[in-house]
Amino acid sequence: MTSLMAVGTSNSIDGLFGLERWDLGGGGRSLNAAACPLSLKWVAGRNVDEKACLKLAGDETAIVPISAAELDRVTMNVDPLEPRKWNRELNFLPKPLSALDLVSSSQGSNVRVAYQGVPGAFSEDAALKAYPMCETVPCEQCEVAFKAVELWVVDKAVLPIENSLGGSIHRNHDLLLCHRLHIVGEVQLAVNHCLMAMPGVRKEEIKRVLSHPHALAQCEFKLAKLGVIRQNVDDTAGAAQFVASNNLKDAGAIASARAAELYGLNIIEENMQDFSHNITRFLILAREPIIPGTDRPYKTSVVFSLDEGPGVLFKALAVFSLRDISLLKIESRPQRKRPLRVVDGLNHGTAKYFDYLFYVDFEASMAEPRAQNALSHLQEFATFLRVLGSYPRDLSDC
Ligand SMILES: O=C(O)C(=O)C[C@]1(C(=O)O)C=C[C@@H](O)C=C1
Repeated sequence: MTSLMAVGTSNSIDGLFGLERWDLGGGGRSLNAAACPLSLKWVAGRNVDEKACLKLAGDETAIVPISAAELDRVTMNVDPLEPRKWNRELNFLPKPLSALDLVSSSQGSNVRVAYQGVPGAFSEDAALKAYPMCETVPCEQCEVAFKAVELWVVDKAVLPIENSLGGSIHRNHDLLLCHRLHIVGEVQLAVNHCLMAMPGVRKEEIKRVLSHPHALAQCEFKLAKLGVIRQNVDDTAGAAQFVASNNLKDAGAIASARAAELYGLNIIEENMQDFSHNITRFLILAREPIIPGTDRPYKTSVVFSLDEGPGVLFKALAVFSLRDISLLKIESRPQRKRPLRVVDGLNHGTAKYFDYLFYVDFEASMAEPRAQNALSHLQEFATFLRVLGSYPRDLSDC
């Protein structure tokens, strides 16, 4: 009989916290996740650290690297109800936390953060601003980043929500509602768009410019002046990567200076955006909400819909002003699944109105009674209300 133990990258046990059982399949018994030193990295079978290994105990003892395929074949022969016995028998004892662990953990040293794009994207910069020591995980689409958090492949996702030049990013507002993640923080990032091209290529030779549609829109004036064709791609760094990997001599990319360096492009012009002070605000999303405090300025984001009637939106917003709560942002989005509301008018027959969802950010923490009272009051008019998150405001310099 063979027993198995995982050793090595055991630093994200917190990532498994809350999961009762982790069944490794293969007909084996499930293992109590809270007691199991497997890292999420390991369990997901992605980017497996070379140090991670399986120790085969019993008749034979060998150290072998873990592969994703092996995860499927693993048979656990451990009594899930007796983690202490398991630790003792298999010679694994958890290492006590040191003060150093706490410092590095506050910088996100064992946090995996998903973002949309490839390395060098502004969203990756935002993730690194929030968690300077985190491991960033590129995702093809924003939707994938949401799912990666839901499926425990990563701990958090960072997604753009609005830009000072382009306004709200509607797609990500909609995604917030399609998924059940919580906003646990925000990051404001100064976005400096650079025009870049292959080494040796001159500005006059550039006939087309590739970038994320938001980035192209933020550089509208200068690109119009250049008279180039604009080509949309999934992200700014992806544009730089595409120009470099295809050795394009007639194309440029709009991306960050970091992307130019990563993909070996020359920066032709910096500050391509229409106004030099260009800020994008990103949300940090997680599976669990944070416990809001009152120790620093907090913001709460909610989304609601309202019944029809005279002045309902006015009444809904008054619940905040009545309690001296400042509104920071309001955004309305049509109800995508049920766009029109049919209302019986007394004198004019039936009318069909657009029906909206209202996304509101207000300046208070859910730990404050005035915020709780405002939302109970709002519930009197709302047909639907969801708190998306209550989190510290980003007041840092951009
Ligand atoms: O393409 C990128 O680099 C991104 O991170 C996306 C994105 C966005 O969607 O708004 C982020 C910041 C800038 O506003 C431009 C693009």
